[in-house]
Amino acid sequence: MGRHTLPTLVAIDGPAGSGKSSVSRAAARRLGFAYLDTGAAYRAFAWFNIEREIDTSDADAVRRLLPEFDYSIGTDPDEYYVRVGQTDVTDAIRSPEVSAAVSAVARIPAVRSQLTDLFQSLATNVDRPGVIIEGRDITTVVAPEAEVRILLTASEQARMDRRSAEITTQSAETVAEQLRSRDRADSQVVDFMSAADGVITVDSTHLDFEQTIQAVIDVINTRTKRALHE
Ligand SMILES: Nc1ncnc2c1ncn2[C@@H]1O[C@H](COP(=O)(O)OP(=O)(O)O)[C@@H](O)[C@H]1O
Ligand SMILES: Nc1ccn([C@@H]2O[C@H](COP(=O)(O)OP(=O)(O)O)[C@@H](O)[C@H]2O)c(=O)n1
Repeated sequence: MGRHTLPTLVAIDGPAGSGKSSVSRAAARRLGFAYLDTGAAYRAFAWFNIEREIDTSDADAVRRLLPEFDYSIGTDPDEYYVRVGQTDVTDAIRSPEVSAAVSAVARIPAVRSQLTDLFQSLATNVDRPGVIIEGRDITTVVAPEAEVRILLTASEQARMDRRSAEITTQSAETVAEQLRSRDRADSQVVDFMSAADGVITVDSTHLDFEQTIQAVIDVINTRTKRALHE
């Protein structure tokens, strides 16, 4: 496939546990699109800070680590991996320690701007006809010009239930409290709870996984067909 035309961009934002990663990946697989998980980069950078024993409340120290952050991610939905240098951190970045540290590094403007540049370059260089990019500020900052922009939401209860079904090493109460406090911290930096102008909301509270994938694919198909006729 040539690189002559830019891929169709699909931007998806939403709070923790709304289904962004799993739904985006499944939708990308069905559409033959690439998939870019931006949260993984913030998590990997948090992991790298922990690895180097940086105090993540010290913004200067965190910033100084940025030039050394050698990050790579798989954008093929069937070959997902996350690496820092030669180390595979695909599983390590999901640990409670990383989840607890990630908001502190993500609120530093220099971190956001370096990662935003990286996401824009990764997204335009995929060898697929389109790419689904998911995170918190994709519809507003990373790809505000995307052909398709979606806010994927679900009630707080549904999000907590889904995440605690996934994480069996901690109690449901602990998982819920950690998710709530991360959303609180993150929403001070980016508004991902309300849809910006032109962003379509998909509420998955009463949809099962399959119905949510279908709802997202329907929005993508409707929007891209419309774009072709405009
Ligand atoms: N509509 C849905 N109904 C039930 N479970 C879902 C639905 N969407 C996603 N899930 C599940 O919820 C969990 C959290 O989804 P995930 O994609 O990790 O969310 P996010 O990336 O927004 O944090 C996963 O286990 C996923 O399989
Ligand atoms: N575009 C993005 C994506 C993630 N993040 C940060 O990265 C963290 C992890 O994102 P994630 O998407 O993996 O989190 P989950 O919703 O999957 O739990 C978030 O809690 C934010 O602090 C961000 O600031 N901007």
